[in-house]
Amino acid sequence: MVLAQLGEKISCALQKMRNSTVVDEGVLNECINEINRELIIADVDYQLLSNMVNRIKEAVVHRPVGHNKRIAIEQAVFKELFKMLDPGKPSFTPEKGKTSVVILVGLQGSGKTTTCTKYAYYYKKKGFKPALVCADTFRACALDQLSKMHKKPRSLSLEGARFYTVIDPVEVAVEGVELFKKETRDLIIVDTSGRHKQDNDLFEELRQLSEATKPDLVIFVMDSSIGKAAFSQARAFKQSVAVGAVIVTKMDGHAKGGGALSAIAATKSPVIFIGNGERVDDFEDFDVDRFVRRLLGKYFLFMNKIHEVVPMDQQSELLQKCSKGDLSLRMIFELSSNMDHLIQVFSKLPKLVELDRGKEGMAKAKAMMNSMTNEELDSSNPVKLINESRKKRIARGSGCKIHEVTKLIEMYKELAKKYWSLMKGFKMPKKGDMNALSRSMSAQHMGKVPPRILRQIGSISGLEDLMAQIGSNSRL
Ligand SMILES: Nc1nc2c(ncn2[C@@H]2O[C@H](COP(=O)(O)OP(=O)(O)OP(=O)(O)O)[C@@H](O)[C@H]2O)c(=O)[nH]1
Repeated sequence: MVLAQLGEKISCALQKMRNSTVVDEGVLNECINEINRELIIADVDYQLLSNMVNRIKEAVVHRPVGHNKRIAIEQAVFKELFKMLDPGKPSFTPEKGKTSVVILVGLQGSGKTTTCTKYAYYYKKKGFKPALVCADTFRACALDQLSKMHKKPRSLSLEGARFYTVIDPVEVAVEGVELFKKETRDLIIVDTSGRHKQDNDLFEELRQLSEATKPDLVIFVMDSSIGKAAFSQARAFKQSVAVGAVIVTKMDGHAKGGGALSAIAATKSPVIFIGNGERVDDFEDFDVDRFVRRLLGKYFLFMNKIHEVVPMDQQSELLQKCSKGDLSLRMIFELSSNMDHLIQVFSKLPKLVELDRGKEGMAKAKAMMNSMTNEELDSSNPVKLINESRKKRIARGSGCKIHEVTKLIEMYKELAKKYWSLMKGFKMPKKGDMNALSRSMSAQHMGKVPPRILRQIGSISGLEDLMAQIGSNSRL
């Protein structure tokens, strides 16, 4: 599934650029083109991509002289991907015991009816009392399909869900919703007939249906194989009804999935679920954060922490700083510009926090790093580069003592050693499908540590001990 591998490809393109000794225009263009190519292969809309590429180029070109272009391009790429993946507002989520009306809309055959049942089943498992209204009067067998799905072996627990249908779709929807409200059903799901962006009458009907039922959420159901047409189709729906979320279906097939990114952009709504099979439980929740963490690969340990402790609107900047490759002095330097977050993010990791024993320690560390060369700052092995004579030079340049430079280097050494040993264990599934990825990511999301690392360190408490140990060992 290409969507799951996209992040890896993008990371590869950035890594190639990182490995170049000089980042000139050619290297920059090559990196941008490679990312562009990967996104095109994944079926992301051309226009969307061309705007994105222009913004990345602008961000790099307009960088003041002397700024690191490599960092600028990485920041711009991640900023744009975040923007593309995260519409910035969470979707409405039904609350148990409180009536919610949810309408599913989409193209013919996109999987609406199937998804209605999956959605109902998902919430039924969470203790909701769902009800399904079949306003798909266009297709004679839709009600039949909706009501029969619970007879399939895997959908038995939909038993108790109710079904309602008559002829006029708007009437069906209104009456059905009213009926189920009286029954105090807390999740009323309305299935609608499929329509194409040229079906003006059907779109008008959909608008009326939405106006009459006043849904809490309109979900655009999108077949993942739709490819590049996703953007214009999604936009047509958004123009008629207030689409607030996207569900991408048929991810179990060979679809490239990039259309999902386009649909997010067109509707400015998040993807909330993925359908990956015909059975009622072939349904996974989709978390943009998880996907973004996937993009940033091995840094997810930081990501988890960042997501826990850093306010949403400030996460992106911090994540970009964490995503630069091996731990370099520059990374520490840049991260430390936001000490509040850094302290929290690293609270259980090596105690970089110790740097901030009063603002003075931090200011000294920064002064020392300011006196280092770019090579020393970006190296993944600065210890080798900073010999005694360089230490003297750095001390003189920063107004610090030589032993303070030595302490900074020692701190870095300790930190890097533990950082690398921890990161080594956290390998993402390379080729797996979205299922494997999702399972792996949700385990991590729940604070679990992959078995391989657990075996290395003994247990979760072993990990905590290790971190505490690291903390007590690193002092500046
Ligand atoms: N493999 C796979 N098939 C799916 C998935 N979701 C739906 N389908 C299949 O796609 C076909 C169309 O699904 P429906 O639920 O009938 O689609 P619809 O959007 O309600 O169709 P219309 O009412 O005609 O617009 C059916 O054969 C479903 O079994 C999925 O996630 N994976």
